[in-house]
Amino acid sequence: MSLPTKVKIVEVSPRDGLQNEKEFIPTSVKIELINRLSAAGFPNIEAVSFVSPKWVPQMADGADVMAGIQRRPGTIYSALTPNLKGFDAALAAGMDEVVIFGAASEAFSQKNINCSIAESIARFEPVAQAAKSAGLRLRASISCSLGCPYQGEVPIGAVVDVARRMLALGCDEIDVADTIGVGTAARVEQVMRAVTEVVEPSRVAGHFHDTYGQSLANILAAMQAGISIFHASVAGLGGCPYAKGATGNVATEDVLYMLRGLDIDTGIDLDAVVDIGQWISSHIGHKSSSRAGNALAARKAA
Ligand SMILES: CC(C)(COP(=O)([O-])OP(=O)([O-])OC[C@H]1O[C@@H](n2cnc3c(N)ncnc32)[C@H](O)[C@@H]1OP(=O)([O-])[O-])[C@@H](O)C(=O)NCCC(=O)NCCSC(=O)C[C@@](C)(O)CC(=O)[O-]
Repeated sequence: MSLPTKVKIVEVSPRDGLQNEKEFIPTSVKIELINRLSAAGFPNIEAVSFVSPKWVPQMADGADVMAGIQRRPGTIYSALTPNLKGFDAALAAGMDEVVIFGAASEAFSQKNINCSIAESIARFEPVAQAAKSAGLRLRASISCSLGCPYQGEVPIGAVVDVARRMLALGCDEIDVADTIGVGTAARVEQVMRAVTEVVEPSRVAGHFHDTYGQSLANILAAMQAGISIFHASVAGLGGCPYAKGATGNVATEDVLYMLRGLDIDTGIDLDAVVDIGQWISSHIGHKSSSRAGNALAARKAA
């Protein structure tokens, strides 16, 4: 199959990128990050999550973050909402999109959201209904679609089954997530082809962590399977508190560099993203893990 001419990048650094940072990042830094990302042209920014602050303390200031940002018209600002309590907070914060997040692995579902897959779907039902009545976009994420840190291999049928159930809840978009970055290109293509038999390809997203350095190859494989929405995080920030050892998301700078080389349009200013990657890395005190970002920044400095 030919590659898409246009790709939508969902920037997840403010949420997935920062949620695992041990030191609390000041609300003002989170706000500036989102404002800079908005200005760089991202069509969709996963900004905050409304989850239990006991489980993920770094995300406890979601309401203040949303109250402080300058919204760019046309940008979709998303929040993770595991239950109605989270949904109510998201509605009050004026989110454009809420994200329910389940897993294709029972073990991970228990660790991450403290319930079975079936219980999670039942919990998401009222959230989905509330989102639809409020006119918000609804997205679902399926963790461990390529493997689980507790259970190991995850059958493709389990991913397809959760995707089907998420679709039945009325989701506008469904993320196939490689939480621990174990997927390789052939398997990614198989999983994407299987999921797109039940969900239209234009509504499926690839969410890849780069633990094994496979993300760019996996994005290419997913594009070959008809996918044109990908999640990425500036400077490769990220990690899930319930997936020990997993590194960050694929770095946005690397994805944009690859897509530019393939002549695929994203509408995002790579140069601005390189600056954002260096700036946020200096704020959180570790070096950017984006190869393209560091190379382009070095070239600029020279
Ligand atoms: C889902 C729950 C809440 C269940 O947690 P629980 O303990 O089973 O739920 P509960 O209903 O018994 O509530 C326990 C306490 O949490 C509070 N609470 C309950 N809900 C909320 C809420 N929405 N906002 C704020 N507070 C909340 C609730 O009020 C109560 O407070 P207490 O009475 O003890 O003071 C919990 O397990 C949780 O918050 N988990 C966090 C999961 C999370 O954020 N994980 C990281 C994001 S997922 C991810 O990174 C993967 C992804 C999406 O990127 C894709 C990939 O790569 O795989």
